[in-house]
Amino acid sequence: MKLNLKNKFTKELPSDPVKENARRQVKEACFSYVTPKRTKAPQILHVSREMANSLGITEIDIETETFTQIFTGNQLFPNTTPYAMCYGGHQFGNWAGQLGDGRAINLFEVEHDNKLWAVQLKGAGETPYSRTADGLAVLRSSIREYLCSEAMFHLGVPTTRALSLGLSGDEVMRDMLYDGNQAYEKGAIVSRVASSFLRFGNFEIFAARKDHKTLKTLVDYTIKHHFTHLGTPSKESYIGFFAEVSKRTLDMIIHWQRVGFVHGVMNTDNMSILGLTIDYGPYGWLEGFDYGWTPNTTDSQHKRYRYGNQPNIGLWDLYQLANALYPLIEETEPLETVLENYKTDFENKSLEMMRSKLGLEQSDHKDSELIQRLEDVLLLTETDMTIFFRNLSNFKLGDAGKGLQIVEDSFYVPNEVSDTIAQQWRDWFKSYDVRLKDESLSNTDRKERMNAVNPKYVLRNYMSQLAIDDANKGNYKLIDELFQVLKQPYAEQPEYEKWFAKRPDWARHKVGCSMLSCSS
Ligand SMILES: Nc1ncnc2c1ncn2[C@@H]1O[C@H](COP(=O)(O)OP(=O)(O)OP(=O)(O)O)[C@@H](O)[C@H]1O
Ligand SMILES: [Mg+2]
Repeated sequence: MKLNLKNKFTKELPSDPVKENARRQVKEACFSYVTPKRTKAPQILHVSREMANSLGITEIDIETETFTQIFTGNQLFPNTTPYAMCYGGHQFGNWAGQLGDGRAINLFEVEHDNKLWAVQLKGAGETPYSRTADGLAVLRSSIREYLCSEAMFHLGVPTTRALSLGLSGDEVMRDMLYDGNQAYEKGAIVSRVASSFLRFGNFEIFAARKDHKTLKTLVDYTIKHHFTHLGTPSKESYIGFFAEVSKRTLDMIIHWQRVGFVHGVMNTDNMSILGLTIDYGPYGWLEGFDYGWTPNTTDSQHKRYRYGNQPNIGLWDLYQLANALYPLIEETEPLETVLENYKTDFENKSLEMMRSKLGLEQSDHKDSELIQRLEDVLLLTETDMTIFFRNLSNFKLGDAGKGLQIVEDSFYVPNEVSDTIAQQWRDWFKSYDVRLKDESLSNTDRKERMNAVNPKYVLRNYMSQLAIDDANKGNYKLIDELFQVLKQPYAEQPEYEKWFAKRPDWARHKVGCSMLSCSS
């Protein structure tokens, strides 16, 4: 295997002088050198060939024993020095101090086709940041992370990527529901990839410690390599940096809202500085359209990270980042302006996104009202978000009377649609039909555009769970099937039609389908 190594992070940023792999507070350093743990019986279960290709890893490389050894942490690639990053974070609204890569270990950085990629293992063993935990990950959460990161990429949502899913061969003890029932599960390792894994928390930790020197070093580094167009370090470029992180964060969240993705733990240590979706933990996909839904049982009381609150939380997290960057800027006004813009941009982009889901290309001052009315009706009965929007593209101009019939497959309990609710739907379809008359697209063209933003296939919670149940029994075929179908989420793919279906009844209250804790 040949890789074009470019280890900029370790070369240009201050490292922790302590080499011993013991838990500690790491000061004035961006990372600590650490070696992944050797595992008992490493085995690669799946590889993302698209991702491998982007790194310059060939089909032949993938089949080698070296690939298995390297991407399960059992062998080091020559001339590389793995490391864990130091970061802090606000968890569920409170400052949590030092967190860091407690179970993620960066292997190296690679440049290929003029793009810089950092490659890391998740679940590869203890680091100085592991605190009270074991540094490991289990198969169920690794399957979820692996499948979802690649699915999000193919949906066009900014995300960290996954390269491989492997078994360690070791057993890992977990209390899946945090209810005192511990059990052994299969250990697994995902190798994942991003231009950078830096999070808001990497910046916050230095600000919290008043270590403005390292803070500046890290910000300058980030701008130099990842926001190059902002130019040399200055107050202006720092403000520009914050403005761009804010814009990227908002864009990412608007994509989440479009496809019905609920992240589940938007703590600042899980917010990427590049605006990528990072940390596929207790995430979930909306089945019934519901602003109040969160899959994360750890958050069931306050539902801080519920679907409808994601844009607000993005803003809250950006406030924390603004505080962290303040020492380099020493003026509140430009930072506040950026945060104010987030709010207005959210309104505009959200409206634009919803228009695209409805196939509206023109803008009309009454669109917000039309969308609001749609959301109101959608919330009246349990309505599958993905099926609703996908089927809506079959609506034909002048067919208001058929609207309800076109979307009826998306209702979970058809009986719930009472006469009054049916009337509300008919009224809405009438307004939609009237509004479509202002558009110039033909029915066919509108359908095509709508189908390009309303996915047919998403990684429904029960789908991952089926793949997990099989994998726990040693059958990995479904992982591949889901991986393949999710590569073309907007295409029809008749051979996979069975995955364009509402959540089955058995999955309604099943652990892993509608309920997920942070235990992973
Ligand atoms: N099994 C574990 N062993 C050691 N540290 C862990 C473990 N699980 C989580 N942590 C650490 O706890 C903190 C918060 O965890 P969180 O669940 O957000 O992240 P994660 O799932 O481990 O990984 P990432 O954000 O890298 O995808 C992080 O510092 C993380 O490294
Ligand atoms: Mg995390």
